[in-house]
Amino acid sequence: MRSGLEIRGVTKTYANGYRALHGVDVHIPDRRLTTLLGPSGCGKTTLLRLVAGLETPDEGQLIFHGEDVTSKSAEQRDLSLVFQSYALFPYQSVEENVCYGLRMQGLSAASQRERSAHALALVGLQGLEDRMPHELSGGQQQRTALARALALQPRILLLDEPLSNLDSNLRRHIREDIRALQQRLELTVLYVTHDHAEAMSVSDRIVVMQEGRIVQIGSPRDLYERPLSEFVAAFMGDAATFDAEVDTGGLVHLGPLQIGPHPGLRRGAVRIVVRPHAWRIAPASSAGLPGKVLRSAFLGSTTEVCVHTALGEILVLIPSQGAAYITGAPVSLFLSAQGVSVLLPSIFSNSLEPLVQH
Ligand SMILES: Nc1ncnc2c1ncn2[C@@H]1O[C@H](COP(=O)(O)OP(=O)(O)OP(=O)(O)O)[C@@H](O)[C@H]1O
Repeated sequence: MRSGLEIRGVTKTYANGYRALHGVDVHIPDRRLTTLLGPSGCGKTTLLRLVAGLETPDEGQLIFHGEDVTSKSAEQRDLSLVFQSYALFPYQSVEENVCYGLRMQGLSAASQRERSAHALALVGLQGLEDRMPHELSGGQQQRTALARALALQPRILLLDEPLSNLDSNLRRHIREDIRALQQRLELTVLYVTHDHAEAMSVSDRIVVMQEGRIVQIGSPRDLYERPLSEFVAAFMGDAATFDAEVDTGGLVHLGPLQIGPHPGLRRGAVRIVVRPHAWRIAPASSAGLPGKVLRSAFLGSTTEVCVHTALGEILVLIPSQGAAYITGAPVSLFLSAQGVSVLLPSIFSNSLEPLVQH
C-alpha cells in the first residue's frame, strides 16, 4: 500500500460537455506540500474539488492511504479545504468560526475550545477570539480560515489559491507561515496556485497542469532547471528557447557558443531553454556571441540588460554591482551551463519526471 493520496486515471466532464480533466494520474505523498500549478482554466480547482469530494469523476479512482474514497462524501474523507475567498461565517466570531467544524463533529464544548485555542495560536491569532470577521484585516481573515481548517486535524489540507486576496507583503508572510506550519506539523497539503514563484517557494513537489492534463511533476528546482517542454520552461519563469545543434561529442552549439558536453545527447538538432541568469555579458571581443545593448533596467540587486544579437533579442540578468552597460554599447555574450536545459525530442517527453541531468 502506498501512503498518501493516489489519483488514478481521473477524468471529469462538466454538464455542458466540457472536459476539464483527461485521465489524470498523480501521487500526493504524505507529509509533503504538493502544489498544482498551471494557467487559469487548466483544471487545478476541478482536481482539488474532486479530491475534496465536492465533484465526482466520470472515471478513475481516488485512493487515500490504500482505501478507495472515490464514492465517499466530502465529510467522510477527513480533509479540510481553505478557499481563496476564506468563506468565513460573517455573523460568527473568530472562535465560533474555528469551532464550526468541530461542533459538526460533535466534540464537547471544552474540546472545541481547546482545539480552537491551539489552532489560533498556531496561526498567531491569540487574543482575537471574540472579533467578528469584518473587524479583521484580510490577512487575519485568511489566518482564521486556516485555523478553522487546522482545528479539524485533517489527514490532508487542501488550499485553493489561499493568498490571492492579499497584498504582496502579506502574501509573503502567510506563504512563509503556511510552509513553516506544514513542515513543523508534518502536514499533508495539496495547494493550488497559478503563480510559479509562490509554487516554487512553498512546495516540496509541483505538479504542472496544462489543458486538463499533467505535463510535468518535480521539485521546484527540477522544473526550473530541467523542464521537459517549452510550456513548462516558460511557465516556471523567464526563459528563451533556441534551436541548437549537438555534435558527436555531445557538445551543444548555439551560434558561436558551445555548452556541455552532455554525455546522454545524440548528434542532431535540439531545442534549448536558457534562463536570463545563464548569460554572461562582457565588453565586445572576438569571442562569444556579438551583440549591442538595446536597453537596461535596474531592478535592485540585479539589472536586466536587453541585447540585440544574430539570434534575436536576448534578456540578460546581471548583478547590479558589476559593470554598467549603456544603450548602444557593443558587447559579447557567453553562456554558462547553469540555467541552460536541453529539451528532449518529443518522443521522450511523455515521461513526467525529468530524465536528463544537465
Ligand atoms: N461548473 C462548470 N461547468 C462547466 N465548465 C466548468 C465548470 N467549472 C469549471 N469549468 C471549466 O473547466 C475548466 C477548468 O476549470 P478550473 O476551475 O478547474 O480551472 P483552474 O485551473 O482552477 O483555473 P483558475 O486558476 O482560473 O481558477 C475551465 O475551462 C472552466 O471554464
